[in-house]
Amino acid sequence: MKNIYLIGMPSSGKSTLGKRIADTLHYRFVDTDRIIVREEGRSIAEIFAKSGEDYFREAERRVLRTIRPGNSLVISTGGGMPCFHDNMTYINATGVSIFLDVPVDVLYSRMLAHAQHDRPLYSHKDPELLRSLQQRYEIRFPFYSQANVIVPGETSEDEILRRVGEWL
Ligand SMILES: Nc1ncnc2c1ncn2[C@@H]1O[C@H](COP(=O)(O)OP(=O)(O)OP(=O)(O)O)[C@@H](O)[C@H]1O
Ligand SMILES: O=C(O)C1=C[C@@H](O)[C@@H](O)[C@H](O)C1
Ligand SMILES: [Mg+2]
Repeated sequence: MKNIYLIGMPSSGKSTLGKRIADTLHYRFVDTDRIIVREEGRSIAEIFAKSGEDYFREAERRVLRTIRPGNSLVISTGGGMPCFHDNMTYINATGVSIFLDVPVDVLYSRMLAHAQHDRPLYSHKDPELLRSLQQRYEIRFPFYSQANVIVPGETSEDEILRRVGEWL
């Protein structure tokens, strides 16, 4: 059965929705950030601080390439993964990609409400967070929009679950 990739900015709902889709379809749910943390034995913040972003992007590239078509996985990808190397091409060759296109002001509110410490590129203490989210979204949009399906931010989870069968 085809893999399903959820792509989008941090806090766009990839994990929340991904787990629900996996439960519904009886697929396995995986999160590429968690795989990397497990393999490295350290947090993403530590990886960025000690080994740099390029190292992290290479780890993402490698993890992604362990996925084969027909693995029956729901994959929550790291927020930046689609935008590095030729990952978007690999994603679309090995599954159906779904971009959760949530407006930046909504992402911002979610980030402030659920402050996380393992997000080196998005410190909730950064007074420029909203602006940097906007900039990053604009840079990434051309990659994210290569997804097979673009889900507008206002779409309910139930609606997405209803339609996922069509997209497969
Ligand atoms: N459709 C939604 N409506 C309202 N809140 C939501 C929705 N989807 C997710 N959230 C909330 O937004 C926050 C981020 O969601 P989630 O962790 O699923 O996003 P993510 O894309 O996996 O983010 P990350 O990049 O941190 O892994 C969570 O607190 C979640 O409860
Ligand atoms: O948007 C990003 O570039 C990132 C998002 C997270 O999922 C992690 O993959 C990491 O913090 C980088
Ligand atoms: Mg997540």
